[in-house]
Amino acid sequence: MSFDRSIKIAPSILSADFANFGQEIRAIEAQGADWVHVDVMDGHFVPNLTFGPPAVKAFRPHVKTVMDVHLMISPVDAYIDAYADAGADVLTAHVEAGPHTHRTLQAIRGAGMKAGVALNPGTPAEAVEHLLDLTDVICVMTVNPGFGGQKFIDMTSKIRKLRSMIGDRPVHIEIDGGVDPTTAPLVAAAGADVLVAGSAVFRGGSVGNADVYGENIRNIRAAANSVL
Ligand SMILES: O=C(CO)[C@H](O)[C@H](O)COP(=O)(O)O
Repeated sequence: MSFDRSIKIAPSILSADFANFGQEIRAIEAQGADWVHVDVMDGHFVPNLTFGPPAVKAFRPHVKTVMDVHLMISPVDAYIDAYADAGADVLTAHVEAGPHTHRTLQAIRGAGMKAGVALNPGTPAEAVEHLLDLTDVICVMTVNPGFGGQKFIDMTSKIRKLRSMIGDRPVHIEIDGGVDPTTAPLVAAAGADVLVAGSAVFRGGSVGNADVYGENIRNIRAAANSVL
């Protein structure tokens, strides 16, 4: 996984057909997805439950790009090896998930994955300032985590602050929640390069009508690139 700052679209399979993950993943990649975003929720850190390591392992053979696993769980550390074994390329933990994020990020890299740290909307940029040299991806939540289809919360000043704190380090800024062709330009102009989108990619399409996914992905990417 090489580093570049071009806009990358990461469809969240939280909005896919849960009876057809393999086909859905192959369809979004064929339609231009750059990364595949997998939302892991535990019913404790967030009020919703989704997948665990066996499901993520089952997704792996279908993902040819980057499998980007976002842990909305607490605690995290006991599960890091299981997600490495499941084949995650990027493993992201929330800075709010426990007192030892520094140790968590070291363990994620130690297990051979890229390390991500996510911030809830209420968490300031400064919460990750001491973690920048251990981090490959900073995920800025633009909704309160737990559900797809929520309204975008403007975090552009936090994104700008993070981009300036990052300087020339090879760290991606990922945006998660409410990304669509209207909000994508705001976050891209502020310095984000990875755009997670669930509803705005899967809306109106299906595995039998996957051209719609392609059109949705192209529209988000073009909107983001229009301000760069
Ligand atoms: O992490 C998430 C929710 O916690 C989802 O990835 C996110 O909400 C994307 O969904 P949408 O694009 O529909 O907002």
